[in-house]
Amino acid sequence: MKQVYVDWETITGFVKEAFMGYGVPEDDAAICTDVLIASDRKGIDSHGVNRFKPIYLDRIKAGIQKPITDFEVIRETATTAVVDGHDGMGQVIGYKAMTMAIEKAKKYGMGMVAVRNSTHYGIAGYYAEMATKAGCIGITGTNARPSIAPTFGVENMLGTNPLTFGLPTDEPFPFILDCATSITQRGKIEYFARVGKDTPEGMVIGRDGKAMTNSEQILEDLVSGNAALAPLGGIGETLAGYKGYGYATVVEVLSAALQQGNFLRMLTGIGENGEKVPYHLGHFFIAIDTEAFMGLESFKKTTGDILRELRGSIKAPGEEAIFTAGEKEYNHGLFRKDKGVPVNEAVQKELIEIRDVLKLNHYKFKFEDTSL
Ligand SMILES: NC(=O)c1ccc[n+]([C@@H]2O[C@H](COP(=O)([O-])OP(=O)(O)OC[C@H]3O[C@@H](n4cnc5c(N)ncnc54)[C@H](O)[C@@H]3O)[C@@H](O)[C@H]2O)c1
Ligand SMILES: O=C(O)C[C@H](O)C(=O)O
Repeated sequence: MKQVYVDWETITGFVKEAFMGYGVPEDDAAICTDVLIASDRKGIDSHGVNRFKPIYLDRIKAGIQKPITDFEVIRETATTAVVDGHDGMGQVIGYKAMTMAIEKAKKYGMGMVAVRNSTHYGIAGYYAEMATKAGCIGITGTNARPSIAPTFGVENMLGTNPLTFGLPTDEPFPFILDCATSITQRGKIEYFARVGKDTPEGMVIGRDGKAMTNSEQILEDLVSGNAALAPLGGIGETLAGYKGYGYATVVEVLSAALQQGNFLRMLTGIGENGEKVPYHLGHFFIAIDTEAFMGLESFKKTTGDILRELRGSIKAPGEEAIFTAGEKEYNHGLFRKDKGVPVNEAVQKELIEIRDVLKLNHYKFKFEDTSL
């Protein structure tokens, strides 16, 4: 595969201008771009430029997501709020909702915001990290298109539902545990399909109860309901798949019940006559101010001590390092800082297509002469 690195300035400018070309106002386009590109910076290739066209631009074009975000607070107390995103840009809704939760936490110790009628908000870790930057603990989750089967089931019912935590530390990077409650998530399978790879066995189950590995087929069958993702812990009870199933259910409930929105198979994005319809996703955002407990500095120190002790513990034979959550993403950031974002051939074609449609001719991608 001819993968080429595109420098950060070029990709950031291009993505922002393309969002604007699709009708997203400049300030909001900057937020959407920051969330998308943060994913690439952190090495989360499944949720960065690989998804720019299919998950955001194509949905705006299909009319199931609005480029202009109407962020309406429909209920509010000192520490809580319910927000209606009116099918606007999920990243803008997420950014504003976590900002609200942090403001409440700074005043009253804790803040929680539940969101309705939203769209895909990208990497959950972005919002958890916003809280850590403000000296808060950040927690967030979202529901998503039906993907995970319950333990002993084969029907895709639950979203890949990340349950994400950010904790401030005294290290150069926060602790960010940011992952789906399934073993893998749809973005990773889309990525496997784009680069021509199979999905490893054990991650996806068919209606016949057998493992599925053909990435293209899995993506099709997830839409028709003939494939389902395994929860964290895997299929059945042997490796405790019911724990991932339970956590995915917690996220589904917190994402829907507090704001009285859609859940489970109401989130297919497909209407009664097979037409594309808005997903009406739900999210939740929690910020907890460490200053309301024993203070930020002591919190950071204890967290750092715990992480250092874990990393310093005895390694398994043949292993070189023990990691803590957020560390690999930080390392990716350092590694990619001067290189830029890796763009595979499928994405190269998409970027050129978007550029030509929007007439953003001042962007000359360096891969154009070599890869296409
Ligand atoms: N918006 C949505 O609907 C949605 C749904 C699902 C997932 N996502 C996003 O997809 C992204 C990727 O999710 P994923 O499930 O593929 O994540 P993943 O399986 O790659 O796990 C990532 C997490 O595990 C940590 N980690 C990795 N290796 C580690 C090690 N050896 N030791 C300790 N910690 C380690 C990372 O620091 C990170 O916190 C996330 O950003 C998530 O928010 C979004
Ligand atoms: O793709 C989705 O609908 C949710 C999430 O981003 C995923 O990759 O599973």
